[in-house]
Amino acid sequence: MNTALETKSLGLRYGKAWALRDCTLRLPAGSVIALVGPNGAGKTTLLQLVTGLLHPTEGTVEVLGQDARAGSAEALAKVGFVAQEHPLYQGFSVSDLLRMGRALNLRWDQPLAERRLGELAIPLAKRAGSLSGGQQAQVALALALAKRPALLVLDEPLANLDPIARRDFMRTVMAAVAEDEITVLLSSHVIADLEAACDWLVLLKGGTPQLAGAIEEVLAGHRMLTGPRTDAEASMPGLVRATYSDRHTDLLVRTETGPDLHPTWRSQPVGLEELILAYLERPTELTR
Ligand SMILES: Nc1ncnc2c1ncn2[C@@H]1O[C@H](COP(=O)(O)OP(=O)(O)OP(=O)(O)O)[C@@H](O)[C@H]1O
Repeated sequence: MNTALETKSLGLRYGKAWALRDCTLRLPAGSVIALVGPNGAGKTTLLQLVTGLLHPTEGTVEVLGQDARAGSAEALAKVGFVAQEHPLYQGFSVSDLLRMGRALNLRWDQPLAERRLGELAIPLAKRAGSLSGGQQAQVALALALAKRPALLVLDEPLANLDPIARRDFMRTVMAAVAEDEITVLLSSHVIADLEAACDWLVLLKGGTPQLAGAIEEVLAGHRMLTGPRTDAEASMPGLVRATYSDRHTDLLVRTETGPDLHPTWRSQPVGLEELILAYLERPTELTR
């Protein structure tokens, strides 16, 4: 596989506390990667390391084959980034923002930006601060895409958007993926939106990846086993989460260890949301 992003033992510490640690990932080019994790898991920290906004305390991060630590113009020219809450200069008009983008970027596709904003009926003469949250998100996305990035990094782009704005935003992202075969790394808490768009998953918890892989393979690697009420399974290998009702036990297990141990239990596939929630609820063996 061609690699878009590779981190090796990447870590970042604020004072004594590690925000990210032991982060080793290899993410394929051309994929749409969902980055999930609870509040404080280290998602923004990872995305800021990828975009050269933070310098690692330890380890390495390579973006499109180049060391992102340097934050070099060549490396950053290929990366489009929409930061959390998609900040824009509120007093600038949309056309001012486009002019600034053109002046600051080595590659800039003005017709593309104008076409995207035109399709969304966002007036170029309007001040950014007078646009709705959804329109501001679209302007930030149009600016990032006008760079014609090879890697598009989006930090919780769907937060605070209504369902229509979320759908429109993801449509724009997916249209760009279809047109340009870019790689997208997108953090979000809205799993339903991710499920429709993403083919890769990285789950961060306690500052360390707990799961990373193609979503299809990750789902195929887990099963939900249902059997009689018992506490005996609580420490079985491969167990991700056990839930109990009065008469039943549900075990979410990794398949390499699970089903053979339970030939009489009902075995079912697991959905993405169920799987992510199970990992998020599981106690973390902290590495710090
Ligand atoms: N500037 C900072 N100074 C000190 N600690 C920080 C700073 N920024 C983040 N942290 C800490 O680093 C950890 C990871 O934070 P980060 O913002 O990367 O998490 P996140 O997964 O993006 O969270 P959220 O989903 O809430 O946006 C948290 O414990 C946070 O408190």
